[in-house]
Amino acid sequence: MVMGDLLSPILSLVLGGTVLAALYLLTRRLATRRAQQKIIKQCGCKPPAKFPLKDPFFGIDAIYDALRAAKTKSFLDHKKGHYERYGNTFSSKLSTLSVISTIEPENIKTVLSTAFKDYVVGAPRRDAFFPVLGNSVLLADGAQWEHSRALLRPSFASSQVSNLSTLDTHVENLIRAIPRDGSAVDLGDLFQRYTADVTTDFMFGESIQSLSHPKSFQDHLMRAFRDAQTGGERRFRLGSFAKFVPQPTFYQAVNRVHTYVDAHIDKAIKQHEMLQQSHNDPGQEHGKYVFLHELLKLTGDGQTLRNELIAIFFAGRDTTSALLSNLFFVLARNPHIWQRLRDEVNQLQGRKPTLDELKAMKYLGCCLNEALRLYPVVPASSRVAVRDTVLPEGGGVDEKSSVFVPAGTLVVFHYFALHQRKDLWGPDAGEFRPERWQNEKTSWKFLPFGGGPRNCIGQQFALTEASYTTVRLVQTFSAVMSRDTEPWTESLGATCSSANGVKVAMTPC
Ligand code: HEM
Repeated sequence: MVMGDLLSPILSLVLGGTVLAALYLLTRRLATRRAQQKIIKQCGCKPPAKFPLKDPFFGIDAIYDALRAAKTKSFLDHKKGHYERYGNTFSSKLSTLSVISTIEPENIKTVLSTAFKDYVVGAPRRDAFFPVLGNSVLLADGAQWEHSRALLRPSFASSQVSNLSTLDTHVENLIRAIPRDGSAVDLGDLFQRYTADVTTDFMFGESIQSLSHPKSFQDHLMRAFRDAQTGGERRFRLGSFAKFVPQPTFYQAVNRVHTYVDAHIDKAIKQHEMLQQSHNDPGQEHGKYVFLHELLKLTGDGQTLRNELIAIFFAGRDTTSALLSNLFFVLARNPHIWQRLRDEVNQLQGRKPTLDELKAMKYLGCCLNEALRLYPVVPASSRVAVRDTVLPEGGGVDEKSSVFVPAGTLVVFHYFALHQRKDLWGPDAGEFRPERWQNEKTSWKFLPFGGGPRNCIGQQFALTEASYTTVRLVQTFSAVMSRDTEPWTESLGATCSSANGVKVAMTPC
């Protein structure tokens, strides 16, 4: 038998197989298309505005523009400008992904809440942050996320989480670090150290004391956390191109963060075992609430503990310091607001507030809300559709029709632009005016802590920390004056605060 005789049946088989596979794929594609057309017809979907990409395949021009805007610290205005030009909902591309950007409250509510099951956090965020955050609550989806959230929930539900006496130790250190002779200080830097001290104390029962030892190992550690965070954010902006870009600083930072957290976990596991043997409650050693010890009651798995602890540090530390920084940035430039705040705080007659008293301070709440509105610490978020689905608004020329969202689409919402929509907040949407909150109710147009089942689990903790810190500073200093003439400029990592810090001088009472 010659070779040609053998090849022809094999060739026929291969050809036949290829034709069958192509036919199968084509039939499936047609069935999908038919099902999609049915949804589009049933829901009256119309396409949203299209972002005018020069590269319609990968949107490289838009990625380049976004990276350039981030470099010149104008990313948030750059994005806001897109909505002003193309409408509140528009489509574009991010490397291989189709993207829908929206700042329509009803659309965001649909993604985060009503149609929660149609979306996941998905590959873009996961791929960008996985090296540092692993399968933690911030990146997991589906059953794994439910498991993570259930693991963390009891610890955040505990009343101990808002323990003001633990906070007070660190507030005293913060107050001590502020000059009393009227010389300038960067509160932004101090707030970062302060929240690092609070968060590590809360998590490990041992603070890194960066307020008292600013130049020590802790500084390198904080830099490692920051590099890991900003590196992840950059990887997100690069999308699938990230794998082609060398990132030595990011990976070194990730290693340092892991080493630090692992050391604490090993120590806590040993302590936990010893305390269990002595039949003591490991979560309440010396009456102090320690988050890691609480978690250890539910899992002893080192990898899970590492992932969740880093997630909490990432989600909780920089965010609260950014909120305080943004608030004091505006307070230092608005003496009348500071004075109103003082009038409210003075009702305590110098006493340190209780949790209930903090919650009752209406004007303080207005100031915090307004800071979170104008400078949302988490300025954007996103989800990926896991099945064909629909957004209720944004389609057609009048943006009133539903929008069809094919499975795999990345839906992005920019809270910074949402919080400054003039049609939702009035013509003074760009101004800091706490009084607007006297008649305003929180709704889906105000999302500093996200919304739906995946909203911020640490919201109460963050608001207590920010409120208590503000009250204690107002009680200690009669005036705060800006020592910086520049306007607020974004510093954008995973969170957003003032790039020039918060340079102020404070007058003691
Ligand atoms: C001012 C301070 C804070 C702000 C503005 C903030 C904002 C947010 C936002 C917008 C989300 C939702 C992200 C998304 O939709 O994907 C979120 C989630 C989360 N936050 Fe916060 N956060 C703050 C403080 C904290 C604190 C103090 C902690 C913990 C100690 C924390 C832990 C978390 C966690 C674990 C998640 C993920 C929840 C999940 O996916 O189930 N946050 N936060």
